[in-house]
Amino acid sequence: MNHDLVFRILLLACYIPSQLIRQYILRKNPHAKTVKSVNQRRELLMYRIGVGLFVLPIFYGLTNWLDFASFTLPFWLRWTGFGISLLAAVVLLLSHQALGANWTGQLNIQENHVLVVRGIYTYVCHPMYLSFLLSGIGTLLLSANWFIGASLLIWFWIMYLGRINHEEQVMISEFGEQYETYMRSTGRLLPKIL
Ligand SMILES: C[S@@+](CC[C@H](N)C(=O)[O-])C[C@H]1O[C@@H](n2cnc3c(N)ncnc32)[C@H](O)[C@@H]1O
Repeated sequence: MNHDLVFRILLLACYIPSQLIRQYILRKNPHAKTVKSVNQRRELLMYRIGVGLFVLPIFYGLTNWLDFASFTLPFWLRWTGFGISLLAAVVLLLSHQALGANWTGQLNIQENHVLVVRGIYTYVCHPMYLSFLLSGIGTLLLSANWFIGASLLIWFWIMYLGRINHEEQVMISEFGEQYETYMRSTGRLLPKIL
């Protein structure tokens, strides 16, 4: 079989099942009424861009529209990209599993919002954003397509610079000392070693 076709199928295999499982988890945990919403218009725009970007790997897998941005990479790097993309999917699903009904795609506080400090949140405060970073790196290597890779990485970077600080402030204003203690005991994107 043509190697390029194999990598296209592998990329679809990382995205489609994880998005379907994600939808299943979201349906099982419908989120409650929003009681506090921050920067609603900007957040909605970022959320929509994020959802749009995750369609790119599907286009890559099923069409040749993005082939203008393909470049050559050794096979071992493309297989490494597959491993990183799989890890990204697992981290995303573990984050949804732990956050449950407290998840929203925007910066919100829900009715009966609880601070989640279990599961993958025991180790990192922002595993979902970590999964976006892994997905950007993994997709870049696996697809060997700079357009998809750069789009996902730029988006991660915008989220990182534009949202994390703000989100932490919102969490501190909502959960106070509890969130500050939690932040000190975990890493932002990677587990704290010491
Ligand atoms: C897109 S989710 C991202 C969550 C987290 N930053 C991450 O990367 O896994 C954003 C929403 O999750 C909520 N949130 C973030 N951390 C949380 C936690 N530890 N427990 C409960 N809700 C949290 C915030 O209220 C925000 O509306």
